[in-house]
Amino acid sequence: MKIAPSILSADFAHLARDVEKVEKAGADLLHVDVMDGHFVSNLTFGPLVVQALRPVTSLPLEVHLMVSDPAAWVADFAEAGADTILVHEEATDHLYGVLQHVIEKGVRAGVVINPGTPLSSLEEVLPLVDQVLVMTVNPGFGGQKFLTPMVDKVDRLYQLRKARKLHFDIEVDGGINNQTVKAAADAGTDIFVAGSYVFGSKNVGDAMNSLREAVK
Ligand SMILES: O=C(CO)[C@H](O)[C@H](O)COP(=O)(O)O
Ligand SMILES: [Co+2]
Repeated sequence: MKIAPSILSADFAHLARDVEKVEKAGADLLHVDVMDGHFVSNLTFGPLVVQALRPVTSLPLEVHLMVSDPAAWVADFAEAGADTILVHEEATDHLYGVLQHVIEKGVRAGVVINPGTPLSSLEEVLPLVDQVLVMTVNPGFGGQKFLTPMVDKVDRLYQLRKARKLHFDIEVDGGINNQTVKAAADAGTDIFVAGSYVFGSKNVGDAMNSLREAVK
């Protein structure tokens, strides 16, 4: 399993310090929640934050774009140093094209679906992507409760990947803690985003270890 701490729950006044902490404690990648106050009702980071983080960590940076016009931001985040750009299916009428744009920039391409969006809406783009992110909360805020019905969606996505002989990583985001992680793992998740559970703990290493322990 891979763990991707979400810096949404880090201490923004000491962002580099918190990133260093999770890197030393064995995080596999960093999850950057980009919100524009329009696609979701919260406002967070722009490309300058990704650019500032790039030299302070060797962890891969994945950018979760919760913005209304994802196409407008792909180039800036790619140039800022994003390793993966995750685009919401609900944010664009031109999903295939935006993902092509990400790939052309030499960045791993991922697609994201909200809890209410069916897997069928991804049918045509699955062969294109390196990663599929299943939201296990409604996007916008950290610290929300894991939506248990999404476990079945992950399971169906896992079966679909096998049936179509595809190779994308399956990721979950929202409400992941030592109580919820196992169900998602058993359904076939490869990458677990965890924000409040990791950064809200006294010891980020213990928190990540408890996630790894819980799936054993
Ligand atoms: O995309 C997100 C919210 O839209 C965050 O990545 C997610 O909520 C992580 O936070 P937590 O682990 O606290 O639920
Ligand atoms: Co996220």
